[in-house]
Amino acid sequence: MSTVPPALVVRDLVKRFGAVTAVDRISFTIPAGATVGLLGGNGAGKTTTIGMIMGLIEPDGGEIAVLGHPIPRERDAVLGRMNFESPYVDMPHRLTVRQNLTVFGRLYAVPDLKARIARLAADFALGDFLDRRAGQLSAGQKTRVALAKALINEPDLLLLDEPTASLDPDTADWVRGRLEDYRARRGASILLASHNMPEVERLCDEVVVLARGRVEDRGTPADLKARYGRDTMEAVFLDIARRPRAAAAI
Ligand SMILES: Nc1ncnc2c1ncn2[C@@H]1O[C@H](COP(=O)(O)OP(=O)(O)OP(=O)(O)O)[C@@H](O)[C@H]1O
Repeated sequence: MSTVPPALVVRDLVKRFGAVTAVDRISFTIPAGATVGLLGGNGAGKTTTIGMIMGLIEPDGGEIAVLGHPIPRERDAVLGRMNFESPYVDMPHRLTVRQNLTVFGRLYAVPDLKARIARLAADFALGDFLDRRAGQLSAGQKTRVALAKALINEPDLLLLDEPTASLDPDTADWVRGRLEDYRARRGASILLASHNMPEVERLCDEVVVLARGRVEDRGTPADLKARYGRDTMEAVFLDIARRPRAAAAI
């Protein structure tokens, strides 16, 4: 039996915003080294879930354990081993890309920071705008900087919120390759919120499908396709999204 704890355990997680229950008792696990997709239509609760795992949003109930450590009680033990990318969390606009990466690298006490930034700049092709202010970048350039920032501390658990949403197809494909390289090199675990079903099929070992804050279904992409009698995750997603709610909860 493996002694390596799961990268992430979420149990009965709840978040309410006034009358809206954004996350309604969801549970899932990311085994060490696995990539799990968090799927669901707009407003399903994906970003709120990631926010709670990162400690940016306080849950109303449930438990979270990152790399074997309960959060928030033992957050200090794992903060340096996790990181995230989200289009909703902006970087200081007046700092250049290099300055931003330097600030984040220092926060994580990254050794040999200059070399690390040079490596990330090469990996994510940031060279043309490394010394430009973050506020002057295009959406796609910002996303690549956000991914570089997310990998600056070589996290064991990486939380990605629609990492290719603003990228052109060529760049998106290339970024997926970078994520695959990183995962293979580091043995990292990834939680990937995405609306891009080919991306999910390519990267995810397992998916959790949310609707209105609840887990609607889960499984490997192959299992789900077989179970729904579909050839693609896109078709599975549409089947789940369009089925009558009352029959759905598991
Ligand atoms: N700060 C907030 N205050 C009030 N309601 C919120 C807040 N944040 C999220 N919500 C609500 O919680 C629900 C879940 O939102 P969330 O952003 O987690 O969904 P999502 O699955 O990430 O959606 P999308 O695919 O559109 O990004 C939505 O109904 C949203 O309107």
